[in-house]
Amino acid sequence: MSLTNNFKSWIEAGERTPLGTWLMAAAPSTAEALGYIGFDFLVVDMEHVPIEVSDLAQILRAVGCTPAEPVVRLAWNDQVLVKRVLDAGARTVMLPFVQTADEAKAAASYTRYPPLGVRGVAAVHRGSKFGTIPDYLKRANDQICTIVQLETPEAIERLPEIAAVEGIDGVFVGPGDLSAAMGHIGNIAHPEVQALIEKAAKDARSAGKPIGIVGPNPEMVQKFIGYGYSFAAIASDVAMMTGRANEWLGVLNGGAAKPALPAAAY
Ligand SMILES: O=C(O)C(=O)C[C@H](O)[C@@H](O)CO
Repeated sequence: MSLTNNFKSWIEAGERTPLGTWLMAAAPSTAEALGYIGFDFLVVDMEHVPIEVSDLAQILRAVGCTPAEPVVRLAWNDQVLVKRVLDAGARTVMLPFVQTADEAKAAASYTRYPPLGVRGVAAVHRGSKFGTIPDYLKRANDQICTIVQLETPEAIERLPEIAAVEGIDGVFVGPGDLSAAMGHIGNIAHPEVQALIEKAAKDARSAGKPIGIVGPNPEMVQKFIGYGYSFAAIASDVAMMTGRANEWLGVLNGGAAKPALPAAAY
């Protein structure tokens, strides 16, 4: 059995812009359904969604039936959480709110076995396909994709040294938290926020490190790709579902213009 990590090769190759969406429904079935739609990746959110590692395993099983690659966004940059998520079978992890190069070094260390890191060792778990992947313990370090989120102006300013950390395979801008930290909560379209988002893409390109982001609608995601983002997510399962329901109810109610959901709802 191969131990492959499509996501790491996609974002390193830079041949196209992998597209994904966020999973907020905490439901294996909707994750599986979106996995068949054509997204390259699906972000399983463990920060803002009330799911535990046991729920994650079920969602990973569901997405594993589809062509999409799961990216697991943890609740925190935490050694224990990383260990448990990797043993549950995640191969691409995203650590939120990384502020410094030292925190990035810690993140890289949590995702690697010794001697490169401190990931706790067990041979038989879902990550190793229950011990059936030959030499998993020797190969896992090269296959795990570690992405850190930059979510404040200070983190964006430190992007070059964070991106330079060995073992960090990509960076990811969190526009929601970034805009809040800048005093523009809920308004990622604010010119000051957009300027920093654009700067981050340029700095990551200069650093030679893939950079990702998420946007609430196609127009904003296309703008981000135009800034130079290497991969991008659009909205979320729940936002797309409620947005379409809102639109169709408006049509059925005689075309009465229902107030559009807030642009930042994603
Ligand atoms: O700060 C952000 O924005 C993110 O980290 C992404 C959001 O938490 C998520 O809700 C996107 O759907």
